[in-house]
Amino acid sequence: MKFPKIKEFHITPIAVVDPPLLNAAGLHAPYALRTVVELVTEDNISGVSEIPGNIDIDKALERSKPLIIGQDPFQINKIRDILLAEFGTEKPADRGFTPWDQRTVVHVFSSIEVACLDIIGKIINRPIVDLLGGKRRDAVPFSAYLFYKYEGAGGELEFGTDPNATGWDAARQASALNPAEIVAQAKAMCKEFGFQSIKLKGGVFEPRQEVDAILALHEAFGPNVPLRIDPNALWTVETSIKYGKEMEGIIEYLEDPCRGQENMAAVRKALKTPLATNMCTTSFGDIPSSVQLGSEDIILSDHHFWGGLQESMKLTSICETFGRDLSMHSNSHLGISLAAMVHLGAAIPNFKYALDTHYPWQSDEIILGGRMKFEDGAVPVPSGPGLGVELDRAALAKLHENYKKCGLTKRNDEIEMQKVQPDWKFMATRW
Ligand SMILES: O=C([O-])C(=O)C[C@H](O)[C@@H](O)C(=O)[O-]
Ligand SMILES: [Mg+2]
Repeated sequence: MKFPKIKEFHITPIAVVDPPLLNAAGLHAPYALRTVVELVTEDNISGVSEIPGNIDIDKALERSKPLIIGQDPFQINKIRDILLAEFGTEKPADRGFTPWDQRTVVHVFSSIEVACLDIIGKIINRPIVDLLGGKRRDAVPFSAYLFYKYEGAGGELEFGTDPNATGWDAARQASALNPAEIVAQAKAMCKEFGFQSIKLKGGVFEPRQEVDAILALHEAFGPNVPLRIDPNALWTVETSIKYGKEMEGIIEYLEDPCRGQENMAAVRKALKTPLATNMCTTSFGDIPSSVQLGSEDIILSDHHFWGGLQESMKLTSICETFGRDLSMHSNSHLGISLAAMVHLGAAIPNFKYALDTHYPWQSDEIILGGRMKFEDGAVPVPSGPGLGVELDRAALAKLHENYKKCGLTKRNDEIEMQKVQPDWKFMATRW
């Protein structure tokens, strides 16, 4: 029997409007970069994926093109071995100090694997979740993801706003620089999307102000709305323990208060609150020391960083074995990534914590039918074959034009911040 091979491999970098959000590494640029990968088989079945945009990743994708064209999309193990032979395994430390992961090859794996799974799903007429062992839930809950931010809509408007915007569209453009504005942002976001838990991206202001914002959220939403805060490793061990104790009983978990597995383990011993990470245990190579040290309770996986959806399922088994919970990290993204996250979220066992998503911060979309819908804070698992979403080629072309016009080629929040505060410098530990 002859199986159709991959005959085309398309790499399209895009730039997506992103508001001026603040984080430990600085400020988001007016556009967030993504790369859309499309594989097409000899019988014209197309599979897509979306990953963080970065010119180095795009170059690695270009390098993998001749290796992937001619392969059978069902043979994902073989494809992985070919890519490993070409690129080698990256070291855990290659992720770098920024909140986001700076590795390249994991992104290449992830983009090709998700596109292959999309193709396989379309060939056998089943959703991707069925290729991950099947659905454990019909809809996947997400958490509100709050950001300190400057006023502004991002994109061409940058720090300007659209005077005709209403509801969440207006709130997305408003400034959030103190506890009262954070509470207002949370109310608008939860009203629009129905989220039932809330995360605050910290590491922006000194800890006292950020913990006050958590206390204000607790006051405004009451004890039944779980809260989290993520200073992206900018706190010392002492600061993490001091404020961790103050938030005990108020937050459901504390995310990456400090840097490195040893420091996280020291904080974990001192607190009753669970610790979560997408910074200290971020690859399979980090698992042995995570287990030995006891650095976290919850691993915030991200299929873009863990090498794809099947690799993420492998991580769920490791988590089960070693008593870790698993939830999900995110970055600015569109519907192809969201669909992949939902298929994975529907398959994972012991779903205890609503997943992160930046989706409310984006207004662009590249899938037909427009923005994906949330029901009571959850996204129903797409039922169509593969990812269950189709590429909107006109929208893709428009966002590719944005990419060419905006001049950005990789994320650098420090440079963006220095445009506003010239003396500002990224620090691995600040408070
Ligand atoms: O949980 C996290 O660390 C993130 O979501 C990382 C992101 O890069 C976030 O800091 C952002 O979008 O600014
Ligand atoms: Mg985090």
